[in-house]
Amino acid sequence: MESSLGLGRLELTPSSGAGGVSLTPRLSGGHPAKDKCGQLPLGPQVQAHLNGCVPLSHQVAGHKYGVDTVGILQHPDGTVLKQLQPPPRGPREKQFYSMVYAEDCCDPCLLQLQNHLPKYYGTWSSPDSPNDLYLKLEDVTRRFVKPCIMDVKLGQRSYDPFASQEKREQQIRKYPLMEEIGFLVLGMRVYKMCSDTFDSYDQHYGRGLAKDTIKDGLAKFFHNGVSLRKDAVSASIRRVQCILRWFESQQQLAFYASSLLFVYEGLPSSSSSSSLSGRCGEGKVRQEGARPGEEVAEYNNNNIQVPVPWDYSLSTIYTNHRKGGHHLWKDEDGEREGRGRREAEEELKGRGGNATEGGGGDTEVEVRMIDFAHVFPSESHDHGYIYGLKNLLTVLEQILCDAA
Ligand SMILES: Nc1ncnc2c1ncn2[C@@H]1O[C@H](COP(=O)(O)OP(=O)(O)OP(=O)(O)O)[C@@H](O)[C@H]1O
Ligand SMILES: O=P(O)(O)O[C@@H]1[C@H](O)[C@H](O)[C@@H](OP(=O)(O)O)[C@H](OP(=O)(O)O)[C@H]1O
Repeated sequence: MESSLGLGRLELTPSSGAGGVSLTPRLSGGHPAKDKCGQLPLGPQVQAHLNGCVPLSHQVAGHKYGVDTVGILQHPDGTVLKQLQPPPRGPREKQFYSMVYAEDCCDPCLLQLQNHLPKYYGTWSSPDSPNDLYLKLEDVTRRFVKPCIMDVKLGQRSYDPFASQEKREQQIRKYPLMEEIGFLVLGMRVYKMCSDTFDSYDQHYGRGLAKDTIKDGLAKFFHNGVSLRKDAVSASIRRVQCILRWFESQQQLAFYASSLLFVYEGLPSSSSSSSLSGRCGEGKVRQEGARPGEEVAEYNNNNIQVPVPWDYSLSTIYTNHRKGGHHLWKDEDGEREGRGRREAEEELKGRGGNATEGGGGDTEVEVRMIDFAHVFPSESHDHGYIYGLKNLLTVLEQILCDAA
């Protein structure tokens, strides 16, 4: 059985409670906002109301808690809680995760897909508000000390086939180049070595990128103020190639307005353990009894000490858990954590793309698919998404080439 997060072993560092609540989205539009350590201070009233959950401090795009009607929280155990959007989006996304992570899933295509998604821990709701459902997801940034994060929307169309004319026009207006470029940077935060701060870029930054500026625009994500992180570019390319292979192998799902979440470690590997303590109260903690690849629990950028997720009963963390079915469009609550991750990691190792290895191995990078409010059954390749992936790969390769 796969592991789960141990709820009872949470520790918050003292600094996480300081200051007032700021739920204002970061500004940018070409001028990156400075974000010291990427923390979002939280007042005691909000903390109590949310049952210990806090707005996701390192969210770079999407609906924001306290700003939009739905948003994303971080549970004290370190997982990400994505509030279900109003129907049909929220239920559709829930059905998608339930299908991919169904306990009895034996579809090789879906089992493979698990490797490219955050782990799914079922749904969650606060005791104060039991009908307000959240998807409980692995925080993809969790094992990083200074996570540099970028959200890229993929595909040539960011509206689904059932979208109204108004919705289509709204989406096209937002980024008319989607069809041609096949992807859109929705937001990013980049660690700057010298100042120990993050530069944040919001959706306006990405929308300002055209064919002739997309390469430099994307390259900013990999620049730490001193040099281009070529290692992170290369590792990202390998990850995206794996995802492309999956898309080329399947003809049963079509993704609209879905994203890739890129994460790499902002701290250079040579400075890892020695320079961690004392920096913003963060430090790596090696847990005893952890298995290779899972033992990198640490103080993450949210200043939450996340325990190693092994040998904890699934039943203690699954809320609203029922055994899942196979079909996305069947209305049932099938939630479980998926299998196949370990197999995938082995596979990635074979391809030289193991992002769970520490120093000496490949650069630590994650590229995961997120945001599945518009996933539909299909009978052909997802040409729009594949087009976007290929163009994204071309641009990433050009970035490397220019730096050579
Ligand atoms: N599993 C995860 N791990 C870490 N961060 C995440 C995870 N899921 C989402 N996020 C953060 O939240 C942001 C928004 O996520 P997501 O796209 O799922 O939300 P959304 O509100 O549906 O977005 P949109 O408004 O574009 O439809 C991401 O850009 C990322 O910063
Ligand atoms: O980037 P912005 O300006 O915030 O625009 C939003 C973004 O395009 C989302 O992807 C979209 O949700 P969907 O992908 O689920 O359609 C949302 O639609 P909405 O306004 O209908 O929520 C837009 O407002």
